[in-house]
Amino acid sequence: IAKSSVRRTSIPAQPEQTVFEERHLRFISSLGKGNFGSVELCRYDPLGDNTGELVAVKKLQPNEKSTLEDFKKEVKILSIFECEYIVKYKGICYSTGRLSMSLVMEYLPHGNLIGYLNTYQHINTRRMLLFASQICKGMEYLQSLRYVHRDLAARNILVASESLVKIADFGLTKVIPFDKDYYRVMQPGESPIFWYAPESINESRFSHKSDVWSFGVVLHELFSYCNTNYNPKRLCMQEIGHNVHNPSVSMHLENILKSNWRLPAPSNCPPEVYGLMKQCWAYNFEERPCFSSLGKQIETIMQEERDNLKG
Ligand SMILES: Cc1cnc(Nc2cc(F)c(C3CCN(C)CC3)c(F)c2)nc1Nc1ccc(F)c(N2CCCS2(=O)=O)c1
Repeated sequence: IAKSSVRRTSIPAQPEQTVFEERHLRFISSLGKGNFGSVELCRYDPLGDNTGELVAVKKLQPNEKSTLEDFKKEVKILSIFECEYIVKYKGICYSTGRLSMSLVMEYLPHGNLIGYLNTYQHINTRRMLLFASQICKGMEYLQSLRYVHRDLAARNILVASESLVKIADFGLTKVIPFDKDYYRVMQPGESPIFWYAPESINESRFSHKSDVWSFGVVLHELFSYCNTNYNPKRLCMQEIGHNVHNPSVSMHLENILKSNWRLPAPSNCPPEVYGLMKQCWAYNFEERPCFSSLGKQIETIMQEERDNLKG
């Protein structure tokens, strides 16, 4: 048939596909590596003409047998979530040879909050509060499904655009059993204790209220522009004394928190925002606000910022 006579029919839009063929996943660059595995930027290009979409592919480190189960749980958890403030699940890719699988997610071009805030230092209070309210809404959504994140930190918040951030990395996320309001972890593993609530440090007890404590630490990171000189670990170690080393760091951290030391207010941080952080860092988890109350307080501060700007 002469070329001109072939009507170019538009290819029906692919349904949200969940299985990606490895041979069409073109590696572009590595986005990050860690004990969690590795995340790569790939183009899923079945037509082979570079028109395919960019995706972030999380690969399990091979021969980590025990974590294959954890990885499958993480995939299952992410595939359930439907929230604009949580990184989107796209599907999975079975790699035949290595008998393992990869998690395919939407690609967010600006990386995590730490890199973004170190690059763009001019971000104003209103923008910070917008990010904070989005993280808060993402956490409210998680709580509505009885999930505790357990690793809420700026490094796990991804930037989709200059006005949208999303929660990522559900490797440590657990569901709270129906008959309890907390989750107890047996093997604390590599714990980011400087983001942990006292009861998580002490008793490996995790709940929505321990996520609220970590949210307060994320607020501190946000308003410190994720400046490494003032990151939570460095500020806590300054207070504890640098000559203290594991495993007694958590004991010293627990002591200073019990004697009411808290991360200091970041410079230029509005007093009402530092007040929010202090609420999140109530020693007794019952006195901490819930995410919906935090969300409302953030909206109020944002409105006051708008009124102030109008002068
Ligand atoms: C799901 C997802 C979607 N989009 C993106 N975009 C993205 C875009 C980027 F330019 C970067 C960086 C920016 C800075 N330059 C120097 C290197 C590339 C980047 F790091 C990420 N990343 C995703 N995941 C991801 C990637 C990488 C990760 F280390 C971790 N994690 C680490 C702690 C647990 S973690 O799994 O959260 C998750």
